[in-house]
Amino acid sequence: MSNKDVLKGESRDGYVKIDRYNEDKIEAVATHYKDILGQLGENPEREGLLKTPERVAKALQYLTHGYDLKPDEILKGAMFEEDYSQMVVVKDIEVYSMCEHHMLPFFGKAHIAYIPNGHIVGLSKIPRVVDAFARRLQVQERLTNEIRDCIQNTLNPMGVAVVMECRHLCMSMRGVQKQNSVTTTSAFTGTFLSNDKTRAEFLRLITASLD
Ligand SMILES: Nc1nc2c(ncn2[C@@H]2O[C@H](COP(=O)(O)OP(=O)(O)OP(=O)(O)O)[C@@H](O)[C@H]2O)c(=O)[nH]1
Ligand SMILES: [Zn+2]
Repeated sequence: MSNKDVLKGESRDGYVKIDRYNEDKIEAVATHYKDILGQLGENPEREGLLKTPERVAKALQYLTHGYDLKPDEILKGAMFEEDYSQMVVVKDIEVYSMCEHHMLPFFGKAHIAYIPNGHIVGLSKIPRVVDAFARRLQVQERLTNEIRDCIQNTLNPMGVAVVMECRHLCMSMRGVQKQNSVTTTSAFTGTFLSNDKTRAEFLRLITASLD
């Protein structure tokens, strides 16, 4: 591993610290962006744009750093045997991702539940798994399914539920230009699929307010 390849500097649990960048990739991407600025009719040599190709390259590397993460390892790093068999819900998890069609952001919230089957997982690991899949080029449907499958296959709970509500900038700042539309996707396994009451309880809990 090269010293420059800091993005791939993994710790034991599959995390990657994005405090430095893969300089070779930054340089390659920045070169293309300098050309793109010219193609767009801009002058890449003017003062305000001089560092823009490098900034964009760094931003893109950050926005796609999920490719360097191992979501299953993140979960495995904090699984604990526990005799708790009721639903665990983590709701209102902020999500920022990029649509693979236009490379524009989509963002919103994820609500996730699982029913333990002998093991619980450290709560923070659930948003970490969301980020590991969200920080890639995505469609909301696949993102929803990937989160579900990762939790199901790693933790082996009685069931997993994922609901995502997102706004897509490709639908608001361009294209069809619908400013207020929100897309909801869902994915379930196990008890959430087979038991209507369990699914209804999850849906009630994610719409309930703390106040
Ligand atoms: N299903 C799904 N579609 C998405 C997502 N993000 C963006 N899209 C859609 O991807 C589609 C791409 O359609 P195209 O017709 O190839 O692209 P386009 O000409 O830019 O389409 P418009 O956005 O309608 O202008 C659009 O309908 C987008 O709304 C997503 O997460 N899931
Ligand atoms: Zn899009």
